[in-house]
Amino acid sequence: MEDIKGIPTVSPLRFYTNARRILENPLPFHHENFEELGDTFILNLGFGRKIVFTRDSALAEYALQKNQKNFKKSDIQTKEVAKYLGHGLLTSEGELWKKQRKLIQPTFNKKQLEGILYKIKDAILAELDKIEPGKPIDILPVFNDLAFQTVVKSLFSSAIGQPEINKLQNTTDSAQRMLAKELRQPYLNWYFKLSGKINEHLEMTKEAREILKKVIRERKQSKEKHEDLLDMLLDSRYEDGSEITEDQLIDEILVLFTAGYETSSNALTFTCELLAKNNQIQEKIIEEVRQAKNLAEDDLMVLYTKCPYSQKVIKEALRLYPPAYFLDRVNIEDDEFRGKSFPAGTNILISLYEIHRHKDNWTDPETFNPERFNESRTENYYPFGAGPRKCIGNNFAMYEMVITIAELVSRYQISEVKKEIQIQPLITLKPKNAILRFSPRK
Ligand code: HEM
Repeated sequence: MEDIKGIPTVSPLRFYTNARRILENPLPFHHENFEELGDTFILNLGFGRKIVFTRDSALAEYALQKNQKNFKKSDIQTKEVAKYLGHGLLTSEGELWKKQRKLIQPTFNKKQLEGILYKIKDAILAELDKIEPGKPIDILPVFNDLAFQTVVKSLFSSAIGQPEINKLQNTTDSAQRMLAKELRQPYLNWYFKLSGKINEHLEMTKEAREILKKVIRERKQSKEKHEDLLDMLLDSRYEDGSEITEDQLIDEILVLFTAGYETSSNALTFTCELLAKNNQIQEKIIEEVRQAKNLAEDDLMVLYTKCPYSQKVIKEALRLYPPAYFLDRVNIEDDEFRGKSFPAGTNILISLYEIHRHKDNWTDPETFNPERFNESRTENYYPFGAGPRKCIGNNFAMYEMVITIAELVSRYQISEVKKEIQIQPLITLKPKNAILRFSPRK
C-alpha cells in the first residue's frame, strides 16, 4: 500500500507503551492524541498496520455521505460479526445490502411503527414493574431485559416463550462478548480457536437459528395476523415480486437483536445516570408527560409528539454517551480529502464520542443541557450514523426510549448513589456500575 499523506502519526512505541491502559479504556489515549496532533491522526501499530482516527465532522460526512460510494465497512463487521450473525443489514455490503435495505426500510417507517407502539409499551411496562423501589440497584441489567423484550415482542408478539427468549438473549450477549475478546486481543485468536471457544459460540448461534426457524414456520402455517414486525417482513416483497428467504430472514432478525438491543439499553442507562444528577430536569419531564398524557389519552404517537423536551433529554444523553462511539470505514479506491490522501484500503475510524464533545462544535460540551437541542440541530451530531447506512431503527429506538423515560420518571424519583458516571468502551460504549436509587413518587 502507498503511504497515507498529510496526517500526523502516532508511533508504534507510543501505542505499545500505552497498551495496558488502552485495553482498559482507549478513549483518554485517543483524546490526548487528538488534542496534541489535531482532528485526524494515524495510529501506526507496526507491522505495516495503520489506522486513521478522525473527529473531523467534515471528513466523517465525506466518508458516510458525500462520497459514501467509495467507502465500505471494514472486515470487522462484514466478516467478524457476520461469522456469528450471518449477512443481515448491519453486516452486508454492496448489492445484497442495497436489496435488503429497500425491502426492510418500509417496515421501520414511522407510519408502520405506529401500529406496534402498544406492543413496545406493554413490553416496557412489564419490565419496569421489576424495579425494586428504594434500594440501590444496577439499572443496566433491567434495561438489557427491557430492550431485548421490546425487540422480541415487536417482532413476534407473544409467539415465543420465555425460555426461548432467554436463550436468544444469552446467545446475543455471549457472541458479542466473544467477539469483543477476539477484537481486543487478536494475539490470542489461536487460543480461542484451539480451545474450541469460537466453535462453542458458533454452535450457540446455530441453536438460536433453529428457534427462529420454528417461529417463522409456525407463523407461515398459521395464517393468523399478528400485526408485528415479523408479519410485515413476511408480507414485504422485492422489486421482482419475490419474498425473503428463510435464511435471509433469520440473518436479519439476528442483526436486529444485536443492533437494537445493547445500544438502546446503554442509552437508557446513561440517560438515567444523567437524570439522577439533575432533579430539575426530572421535574420538567414529569410536567411535560402529565400534560401530554391528558392530551394523548391512549394514543402513543400523540404522547410521543407532545413530549419534545423528553426527546431532547435523550438526544443530549446520546450526544454525551453515543452507544455506537466509533464508525469504521475503508475506502475502496484511492481518495483525497482536503490535502489528505488515502490510498485504497485505508482503515478510518470516525470517533462520534469526540465529535459530540468537540469544543469547536458545542458550547460547554461536557455539560448535560437538553436545551441545546431547542433549535433542531443536526450538524456535528450522528448518534445514529449518517448517509444511506444510517440506523434503520432510529425511530423505533426514540419511541422506545421516550416511552420508557416518560413512564419511569413519572413513577420514580431517580437519585444517584455514586458521583461518577463510569464507562466501559467495548463494541458499544457501555455503562459500568450504573447504581441508582428509584424512590416511588408521592
Ligand atoms: C439508541 C439506540 C441505537 C443507536 C445509538 C444506534 C446506532 C446505529 C448506528 C450509528 C448505525 C450505523 C452504523 C454504521 O454506519 O456503521 C446503526 C445501524 C443499524 N441499526 Fe441502529 N442504533 C440504535 C437502535 C437500533 C434499533 C432499536 C434497531 C432495530 C430494532 C437498530 C437497527 C440497526 C440496523 C439494522 C442497522 C444497519 C443499517 C444498515 O446498514 O443499513 N438500531 N445503528
